[in-house]
Amino acid sequence: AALAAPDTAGVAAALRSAVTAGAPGAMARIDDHGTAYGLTRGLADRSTRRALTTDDRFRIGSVTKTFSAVVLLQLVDEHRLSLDAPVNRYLPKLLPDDRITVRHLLSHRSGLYDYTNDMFADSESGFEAVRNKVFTYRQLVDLSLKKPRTNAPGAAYAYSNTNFVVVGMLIEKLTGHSVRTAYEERVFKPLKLHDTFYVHPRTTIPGRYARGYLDPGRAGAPLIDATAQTVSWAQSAGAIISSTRDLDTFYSALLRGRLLSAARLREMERFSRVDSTTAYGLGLRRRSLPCGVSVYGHTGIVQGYYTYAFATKDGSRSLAAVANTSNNGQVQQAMWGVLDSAFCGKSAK
Ligand SMILES: C[C@@H](NC(=O)[C@@H](C)NC(=O)CCCC[C@H](NC(=O)C[NH3+])C(=O)[O-])C(=O)O
Repeated sequence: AALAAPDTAGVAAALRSAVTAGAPGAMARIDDHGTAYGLTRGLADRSTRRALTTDDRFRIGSVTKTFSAVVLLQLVDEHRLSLDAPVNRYLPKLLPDDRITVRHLLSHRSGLYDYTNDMFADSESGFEAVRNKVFTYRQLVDLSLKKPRTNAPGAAYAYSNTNFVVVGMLIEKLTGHSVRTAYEERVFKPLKLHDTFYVHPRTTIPGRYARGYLDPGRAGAPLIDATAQTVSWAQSAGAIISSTRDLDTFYSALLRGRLLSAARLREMERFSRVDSTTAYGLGLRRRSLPCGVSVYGHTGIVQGYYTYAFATKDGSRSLAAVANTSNNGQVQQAMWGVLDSAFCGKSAK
């Protein structure tokens, strides 16, 4: 059945409520069969009071995980590795259990502990402690291996950034290049994503961008400008920079089969249930909306930025939205309303 037309008034209302809830700015870009709608609210920069625009670049956090999954699945298409092989076949002795497979990493079923749980237990001091740090992949994996695994390999879904750090190690080992080169050659250039960058470990965002503000989580405490950071704590799990336009292009192209073989895209879309509205495939989330429409993409949280990037299964309608704050559950909740209006239309209410 054809989708209801995007409810742009509903999107604008959701952005307004995100700003009311504490985001300096919020924006959304919908691409519906090639027709683009851009909606913005509030500020890109609190000190200059510059207004947010849909041209502003931002840090996309875990939306990076879909980019990393695409690159690794292209390598599967090229027979460079297989999904059900042990990770240790390609990275000898890295993991303490030969039963952990490549597929377990991409579907968050490896059981590898998420080191960010400890790293950001205290949001503000945790961030300040790492914002200028540069980690090796190995150091991040070692942080994880200090803690017990959450489940036996394949036994359960447990979201963990560690999985996509190991994905980055696999990409570098199998291609002989950095993940930056792999992203650029395999995704950014082919899709002409001119606003999309992987600049780790540099802390600056190229060109025009929105500043991001971390909410310290203490009533009355001022927002922290979190824009400048290495994001070395995340790397292939969360360090890509992009724009709403490029994320719309990326998820539409992916779901239209432009980046992977049909067989591999089908693997990516083998979803296991996470909760009543969410399921996870391989680096790809499925979100079931109240109106019965399911959308496919990923969310991202990095200090200063909440990102939402989803599309219909056929890629004909895509949405990318961002609020330039984080650690604020009210803003996070308000932004989900953008998806409802973008994909369910006025019936969303
Ligand atoms: C969940 C999300 N995951 C990601 O995007 C990854 C890259 N981010 C995280 O794991 C959260 C890091 C802490 C953020 C910090 N929170 C705290 O410090 C909480 N104490 C903040 O909100 O800025 C996703 O997959 O959608």
